[in-house]
Amino acid sequence: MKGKLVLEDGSEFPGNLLNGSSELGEVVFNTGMTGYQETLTDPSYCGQIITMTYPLIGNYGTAQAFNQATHSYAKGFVIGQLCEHPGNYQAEETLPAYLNEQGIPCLYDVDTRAVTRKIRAGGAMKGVIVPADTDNARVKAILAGDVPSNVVTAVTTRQMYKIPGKGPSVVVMDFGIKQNIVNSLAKTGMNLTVVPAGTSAAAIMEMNPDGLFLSNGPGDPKALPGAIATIRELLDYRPIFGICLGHQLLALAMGGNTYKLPFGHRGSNHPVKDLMTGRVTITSQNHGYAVDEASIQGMDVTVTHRAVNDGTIEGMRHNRLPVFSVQYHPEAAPGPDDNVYLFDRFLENTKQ
Ligand SMILES: NC(=O)CC[C@H](N)C(=O)O
Repeated sequence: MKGKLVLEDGSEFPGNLLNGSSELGEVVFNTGMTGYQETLTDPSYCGQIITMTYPLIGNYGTAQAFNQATHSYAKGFVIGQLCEHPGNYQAEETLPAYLNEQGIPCLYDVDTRAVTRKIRAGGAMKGVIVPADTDNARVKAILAGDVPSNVVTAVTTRQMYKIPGKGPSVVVMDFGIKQNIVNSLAKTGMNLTVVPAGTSAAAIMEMNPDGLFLSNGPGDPKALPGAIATIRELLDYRPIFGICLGHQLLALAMGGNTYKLPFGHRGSNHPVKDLMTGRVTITSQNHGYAVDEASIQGMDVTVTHRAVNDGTIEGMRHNRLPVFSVQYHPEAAPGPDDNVYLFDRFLENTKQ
């Protein structure tokens, strides 16, 4: 079936449609050459329509082990060539079969470079995937809707759960945590208690953990005033490590500010400079917001990492407290594992 992606500025991108129309979503682009399955299942993409800039998607199929959540929360997938005949020993299913099973609307055979250039020039936009013959007035009505800014309630765990370990005990605040962050924390031997996003500071202190971890998650960090207040109460309580949304919430809790980037950083090939060592590593990223540099000036905080492409903040640490965070994804999945050492740094902090 023929379909199209329509953006809120009226631009249209034709393609072939799998699994019907999407709902309204924020259209974002991901520059990774691989990692489509992890991207589709990363809960931080909740509510978004993902365009992959790499032209061939699906060539190594899909496998259960790569899922970052039990299912995808993305609204849609926009790609160039959709490969139906994967060649990889790990492949359990083809990508079209996987998309079908998950019910993810996919527009393929699209000029994704044109979509990306549009977003890069015009900034993040709302969009929708529809059959090619959809009535214009109907598309306009859909595009006039709002994309919700707080989607954490849709992705956080409903119930607290434990992943036992022999090491220090850590409370993990789940704002939409990726499976490989859970795995990377568990690999250090820490004794994990994963709690819903709405858990209060008092309830966390009652658990008397050795450390607090703040997860990644979808949406605007400022849409979570409850979580910000909770983290503020816990700032000088125990060592803290935050990743992505966790990093942004930490900055807000410390009195800083965040803002929306023009088109975000998404992909597994984003260079970041560690300002402490001068080394540049290639990182996995998925964020549309960033910490405002001016807002943390004069605070007891040091910027530790910077994005090489646009100079924005990619990491920070508190000057006196064992509290640090990164905007990028050290757990990779997808991407290089140059930065997994940060999980050990957190482990060391929790032992002290
Ligand atoms: N991966 C994340 O945690 C994303 C954080 C936030 N939702 C952003 O887009 O900036």
